[in-house]
Amino acid sequence: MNLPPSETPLAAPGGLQPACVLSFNANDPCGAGGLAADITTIATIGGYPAPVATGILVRDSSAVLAHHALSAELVAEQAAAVLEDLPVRAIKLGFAANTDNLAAVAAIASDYDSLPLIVHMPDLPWCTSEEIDDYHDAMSELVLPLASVLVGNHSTLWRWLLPQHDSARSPSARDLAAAAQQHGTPYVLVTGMPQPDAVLDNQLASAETVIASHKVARLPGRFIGCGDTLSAALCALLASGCSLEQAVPEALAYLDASLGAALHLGMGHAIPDRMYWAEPGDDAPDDDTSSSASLDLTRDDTTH
Ligand SMILES: Cc1ncc(CO)c(N)n1
Repeated sequence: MNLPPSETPLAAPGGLQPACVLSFNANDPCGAGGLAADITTIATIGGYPAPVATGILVRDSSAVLAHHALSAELVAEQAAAVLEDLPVRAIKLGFAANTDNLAAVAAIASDYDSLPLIVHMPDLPWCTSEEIDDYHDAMSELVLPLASVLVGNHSTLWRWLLPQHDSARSPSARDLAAAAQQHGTPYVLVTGMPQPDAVLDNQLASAETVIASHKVARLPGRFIGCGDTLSAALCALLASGCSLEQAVPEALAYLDASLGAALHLGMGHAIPDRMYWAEPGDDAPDDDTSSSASLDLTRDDTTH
């Protein structure tokens, strides 16, 4: 589908109702990532969160201690109930526990293929390497053919999409986008591109080109919940009518602001403060490498 560019990026469509965003994710009881990240991010940006639970994490601010999947039927039933009722404008996939749940998400996304599907590839430190291999395969085969944009950090995407890549030369964002494109995903937002010193480079790329490069100063400390926050922000902004080129710098600015105000609540890593968010546009980074054309987020199953 093609999202129209908006003059007022964060305005609700028609100015009347918040844009509904359905997110598939696990619950994280420490509130750093998972559904809590999605709900707070989407709501703070002005959207309406429709959280669909895929599983339960047992975690604190230091580590994930256990995870439990909900049944694929339960995942599908929750999503169907929401989609048949609320005017959902975009779908986010955070984490879906296992192949059966990813298949359920893919079936729903395929039924609603007019909606943009924003897919986050999380690090999965709580999974065994066998579980990670299965997750990678299911993401490639079932989810990427339907996704509009894939979001993930450079090393995670490299390990998944280009495991055979020359380890002496790290892949470019275009290399990663080309690998995603082979499975059907047109755009990739790669965070933490290798950079000297304290700079982080986040690149929006297609197989053909780097559409935008957004460099930010790396904030000191270790954070959890960054990927969920960024991908939920991106999804909410797209749901509100932003073009992808508008939404990416806004979502990155939102993450940056949340990390700048990060909370040290537990004994482990810092947690983004997603309620802390200045008026839109105030601190959006320069996006002088962005192209002005509107990108087509069509998810077209016919390419497969
Ligand atoms: C600005 C920024 N974004 C993300 C991270 C997470 O690594 C960081 N340290 N700083």
